[in-house]
Amino acid sequence: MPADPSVSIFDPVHVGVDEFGHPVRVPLIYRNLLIGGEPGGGKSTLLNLIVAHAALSLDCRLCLLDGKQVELGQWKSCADVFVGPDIMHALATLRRMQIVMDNRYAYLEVAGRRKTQRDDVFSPILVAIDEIAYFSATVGDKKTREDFAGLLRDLVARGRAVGIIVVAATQRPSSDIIPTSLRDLFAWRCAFRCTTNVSSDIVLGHGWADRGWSSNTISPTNPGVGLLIAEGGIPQLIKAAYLDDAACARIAIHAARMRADRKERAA
Ligand SMILES: Nc1ncnc2c1ncn2[C@@H]1O[C@H](COP(=O)(O)OP(=O)(O)OP(=O)(O)O)[C@@H](O)[C@H]1O
Repeated sequence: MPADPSVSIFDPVHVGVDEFGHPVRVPLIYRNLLIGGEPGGGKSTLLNLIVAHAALSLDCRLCLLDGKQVELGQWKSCADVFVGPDIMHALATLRRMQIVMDNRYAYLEVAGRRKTQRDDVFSPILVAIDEIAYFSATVGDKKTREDFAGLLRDLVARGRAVGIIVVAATQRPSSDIIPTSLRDLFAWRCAFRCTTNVSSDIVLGHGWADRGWSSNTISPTNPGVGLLIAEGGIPQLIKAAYLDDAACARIAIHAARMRADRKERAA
């Protein structure tokens, strides 16, 4: 019995609760999200929540890049593309995404529209990356890393209107990995515990630590707590909802089954 899709990528994603216990939901369509923080802070937890929502949204396609393979590996069966620790595959994938993006803009131009909408002829695509620094600063040579950083920047800068949503995580919130010009392209930013005020500011935006908002003040014994900021807003303390491995696996199986059923019905 095929399950009906119950969520859409056009719906806000439930990411956790605020300090008053109220649910926090993040609209991701037409936006991107940057996640930073020290190892163990909760980045993958948030990334997995978003990928789970996207996987259950039959109106969204998934493109996953994970140098460690295990952070997003459970969603492989739901993804159009899964890139492991292979910089050439990562580059080829982002180049393809760039072509898709250009073609979508060409379509919108002909259609006389400025952005994609629900039930459009093409589906939104979630591009989830864990971890940016692996591809932009660790593997490959200088040229391939620069190519990766350039392609990522272009997708983040231009993908929003055509439904390409980039959610990227890094445990190295430093200015070489996230230059201000890239950070400012992300409408949503979430800083889990950072080791310094400077690295917290690199994720949230310059000056927030001086105004009392630094993820350096988050206790290392409280993983999943982070500061979330939206374009033009002020940081908000959140505790991310937690999906353990078993829950992710169950959701991934269900989502993959729904996707396979839909494909069968369409054939
Ligand atoms: N919201 C949460 N509630 C409870 N525990 C959490 C939460 N978020 C994270 N944790 C705990 O913290 C651990 C580390 O979280 P997570 O893997 O998301 O961190 P990370 O920042 O991605 O680390 P790394 O950079 O090493 O990948 C989890 O395995 C879990 O035990």
